Amino acid sequence: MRIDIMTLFPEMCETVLGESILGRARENKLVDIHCHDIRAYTIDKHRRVDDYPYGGGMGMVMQAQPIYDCFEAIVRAAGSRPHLIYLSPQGGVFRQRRAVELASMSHIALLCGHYEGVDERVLEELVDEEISIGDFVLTGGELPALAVVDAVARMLPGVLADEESFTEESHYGGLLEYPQYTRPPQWRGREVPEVLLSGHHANIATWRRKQSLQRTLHKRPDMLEQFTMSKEDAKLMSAIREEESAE
Ligand SMILES: C[S@@+](CC[C@H](N)C(=O)[O-])C[C@H]1O[C@@H](n2cnc3c(N)ncnc32)[C@H](O)[C@@H]1O
Repeated sequence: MRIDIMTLFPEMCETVLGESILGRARENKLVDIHCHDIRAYTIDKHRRVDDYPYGGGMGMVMQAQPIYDCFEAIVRAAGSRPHLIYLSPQGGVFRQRRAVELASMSHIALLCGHYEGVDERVLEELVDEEISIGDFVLTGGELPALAVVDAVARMLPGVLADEESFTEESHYGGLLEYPQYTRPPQWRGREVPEVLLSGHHANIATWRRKQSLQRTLHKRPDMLEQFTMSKEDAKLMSAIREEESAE
């Protein structure tokens, strides 16, 4: 999969994307990520990429021309037109489901805004989708773009050591993940649940499923409204409710 990021701060993106799991995935050519400096495409003799908003008001607006030319250069270099996402607090809120869908595309590009945002005309001309990472406003689209790239890239084959590491995780299957523990078995008087030390795989799986249901019930009851329970899940859920009402 190829991912292009259009930004005024390519080094900020490169720094993050060179580290840890994504850094290794890039080295191993499991994902092909390119960070582009929008400023390199301006035709302004002072290398400006922003200007005052028409109609007045605070702040500056990113101009259409450098963004358009940067995108055209990406299309030429890749030989294909990517699905273009503008990171914006006005977009639909990003969810795991969308990360999985985007990971099935062969080429996406991300446009990071800054200042007061981007000239609307270039958005109308180019953008296929707007994505927000939550109902709050950041200074730029770089952190949201990095969050999207991370969530998408870790879904690609080979990026994580084991596919189970994401299919069991929070949100992937509609529930939150069960609690995790590592050595030592006792820490500050707190013990690892006995079942996890038993080596009994079926009991461990049932305990984990029950914990997932219980955590989701308490931390994100809204998620259960969308979740279709199997017969086994329904049994575990009634056991949870009985235990809790007896407490
Ligand atoms: C200060 S914001 C501009 C906000 C814009 N004036 C508005 O009110 O909708 C600058 C840039 O940060 C990015 N950004 C800020 N908050 C974001 C969020 N919650 N999700 C995604 N991108 C965001 C966008 O790329 C945006 O163009």
